[in-house]
Amino acid sequence: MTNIIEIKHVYKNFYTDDGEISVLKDVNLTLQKGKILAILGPSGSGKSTILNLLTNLIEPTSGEVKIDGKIGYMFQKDHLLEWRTIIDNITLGLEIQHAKTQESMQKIERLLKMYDLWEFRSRFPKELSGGMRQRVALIRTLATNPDILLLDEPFSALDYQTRLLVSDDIYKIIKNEHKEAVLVTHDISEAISLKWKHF
Ligand SMILES: Nc1ncnc2c1ncn2[C@@H]1O[C@H](COP(=O)(O)OP(=O)(O)OP(=O)(O)O)[C@@H](O)[C@H]1O
Repeated sequence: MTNIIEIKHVYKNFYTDDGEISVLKDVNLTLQKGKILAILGPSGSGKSTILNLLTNLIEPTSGEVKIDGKIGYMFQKDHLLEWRTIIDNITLGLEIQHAKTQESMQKIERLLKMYDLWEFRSRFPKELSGGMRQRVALIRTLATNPDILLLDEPFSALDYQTRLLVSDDIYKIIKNEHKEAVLVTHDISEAISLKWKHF
């Protein structure tokens, strides 16, 4: 199996006014092609530090971080702009990257139709349910053609019932679109929700 993410013997120390703190100690993990990886840990255990290493925002103190592909993010909050329509929210990233092409618009049309959002394309975020908003946020990320999705507690803002439905939808979309994902969470139910989904 090909590894598209490899973290090998990674240590990360931070230097503060109170001295040096060791946050990651000999962390090893791999993400194989076609898989979703869940990283579970309590607040302060270093999850964001791992995400920051994966996005190259910071360097490890020692060890190796290898990523084979382009990263896209999905956050706890959907960060949709309330004054832009659904389609205009989705194309925002492409506009910023000057990558709004006929091909990218066709892709967005396919995604919106496939995931039951096409009729809502001219609506505003406040008219959509929490689950629909999360699907829009994922399509906005997918529109920029990432290979690997980083999901940072993507469902924790949703109530339990909605979370079950939405997490199901989101994982199905990730699998259908042949993406890999790293899910970071402090919520054990969010992490184990992956275990009982049989893709
Ligand atoms: N730039 C930094 N300088 C100093 N200390 C830092 C820095 N970044 C993180 N830390 C410390 O490293 C530890 C781990 O932080 P991190 O944000 O990675 O944890 P986390 O598991 O993501 O927590 P949370 O779920 O609360 O976001 C914390 O003690 C934090 O204070």
